[in-house]
Amino acid sequence: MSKSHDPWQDAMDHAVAVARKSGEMIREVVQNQDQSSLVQTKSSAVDLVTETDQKVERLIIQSVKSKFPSHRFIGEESVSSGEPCILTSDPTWIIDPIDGTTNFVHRYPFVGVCIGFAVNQQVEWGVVYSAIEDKMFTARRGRGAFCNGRPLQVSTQTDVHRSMVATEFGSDRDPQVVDKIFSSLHKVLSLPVHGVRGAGSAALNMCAVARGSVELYYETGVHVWDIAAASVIVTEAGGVLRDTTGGALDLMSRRIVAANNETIATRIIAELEVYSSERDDRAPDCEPE
Ligand SMILES: O=P([O-])([O-])O[C@@H]1[C@H](O)[C@H](O)[C@@H](O)[C@H](O)[C@H]1O
Ligand SMILES: [Mg+2]
Repeated sequence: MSKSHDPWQDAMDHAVAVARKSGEMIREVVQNQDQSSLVQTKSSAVDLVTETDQKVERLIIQSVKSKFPSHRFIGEESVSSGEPCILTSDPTWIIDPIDGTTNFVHRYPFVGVCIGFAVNQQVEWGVVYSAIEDKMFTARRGRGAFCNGRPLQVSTQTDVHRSMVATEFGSDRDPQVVDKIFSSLHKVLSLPVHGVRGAGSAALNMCAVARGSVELYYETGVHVWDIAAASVIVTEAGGVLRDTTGGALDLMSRRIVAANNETIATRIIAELEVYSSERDDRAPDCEPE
């Protein structure tokens, strides 16, 4: 199929270009400005947003609207300001302008610009640009996953005792939630596993699974924009996606396990506390149109 007859490829090429431009904006701010005084909060005192998150999302959405006027959007900052968070069967761009906003605010060097693209509720391609590291992760369904053009492959490890696991503490400080986070962590650490890490970005943890640096990443409390783009990067690198219940991943459920293979996924899932956050498509500011 020639490129001109492949509109999803045109869209993906556009996403790579606009993610790179967004990354330049982010790097400029990290190098030259102090974000710590410009931070606002969202769902909790530690759920942060900055002017740069909003600017980058506007840049992405405006550039896409001018090229693909019929496409829909789910964007982290647009949903925050009341836009719906519904995944229809229409071509939909799912955008997290800065995944790892807390890292960004603290100049901790892992922030990802995430752009996923779903049609018929299936993610067709994903782009995650690790802006400070200058690493462009890309994948298209059925066509492999890449970092800066080099193919990605998950780890072949099947022994959980030789595995590295990634997770995050998230931004929910409800004591019951914090207890569950620590209970899962305690059980996973005590298996034992080689180590537990967290990049501070759901998407970059998933890219770490895709490139074979960690065997598994799990978290409850993520949003669709944190995981949509990276989901296809994981599966195209040979990995598997699950809900923390062990069932199929539901992009709106706010629970994810991304693993190198079924063996590791099943073994770690057995240790996880299952609890729920309010679904992305049910939140009060996410009512259907
Ligand atoms: O707010 P944000 O920086 O875009 O995204 C957050 C990051 O991915 C963080 O690592 C994860 O723990 C949270 O669940 C996400 O919401
Ligand atoms: Mg995010």
